[in-house]
Amino acid sequence: MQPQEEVKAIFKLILIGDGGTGKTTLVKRHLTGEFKMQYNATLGVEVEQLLFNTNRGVFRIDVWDTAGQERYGGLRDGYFVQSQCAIIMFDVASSNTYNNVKRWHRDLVRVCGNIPIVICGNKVDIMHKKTWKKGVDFDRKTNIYLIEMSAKSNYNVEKPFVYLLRKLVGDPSLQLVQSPAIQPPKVVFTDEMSRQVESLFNEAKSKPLPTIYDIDL
Ligand SMILES: Nc1nc2c(ncn2[C@@H]2O[C@H](COP(=O)(O)OP(=O)(O)OP(=O)(O)O)[C@@H](O)[C@H]2O)c(=O)[nH]1
Repeated sequence: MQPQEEVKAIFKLILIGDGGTGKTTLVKRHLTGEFKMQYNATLGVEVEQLLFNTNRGVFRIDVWDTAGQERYGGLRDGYFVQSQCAIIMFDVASSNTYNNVKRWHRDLVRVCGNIPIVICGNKVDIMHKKTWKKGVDFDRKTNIYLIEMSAKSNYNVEKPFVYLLRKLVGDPSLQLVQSPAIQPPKVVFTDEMSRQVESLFNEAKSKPLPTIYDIDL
């Protein structure tokens, strides 16, 4: 996957969520090869260009990642404008970061309307049942896709991008034909951990939704 002319389409992805949830770690998992990271000082964001080689051709996703903007509310609308898809990230070990998901979602939708969105519960290498359950409820109530991941151990790091590409290209059977170059994991995520995460996720999904939602969109 070398020359840029092979790229069939370029999409803008906005990556949002509370500080410290692992947004930059996710982007940096991808070794972007010849593509240089850009820094947009005006908006205070880093834009990383990621390439995905799929059965529908090569697509580039320009990921707009906040550059150290810790506090919610610091983002300008300019950051959101013309985003075609989004990832909202929270930390499964931190309820606060989950509680702010709906605010990030609200701000995103206000500017971008109905674009494909994935919510990523990151750091599943650290288990946290309560936050997990809330995330699954959000997923079932809104139909916004929830992905459990661990950016640090490379668990499910491609999944959000593949999901979004399927939506953007309009092909549910789109898949990667070549794995992007990914950094080696920083923590080891064993098969046993993966089974535990999936069982936790399925357990939460199979439970009935609460009558009164604490999620107000
Ligand atoms: N255990 C664990 N730690 C992670 C994971 N992903 C990121 N981290 C750690 O979480 C911390 C914050 O990660 P960042 O990627 O800087 O978070 P961010 O969302 O970009 O933060 P801001 O730039 O402040 O918005 C770092 O110490 C990471 O090493 C993960 O999957 N598991």
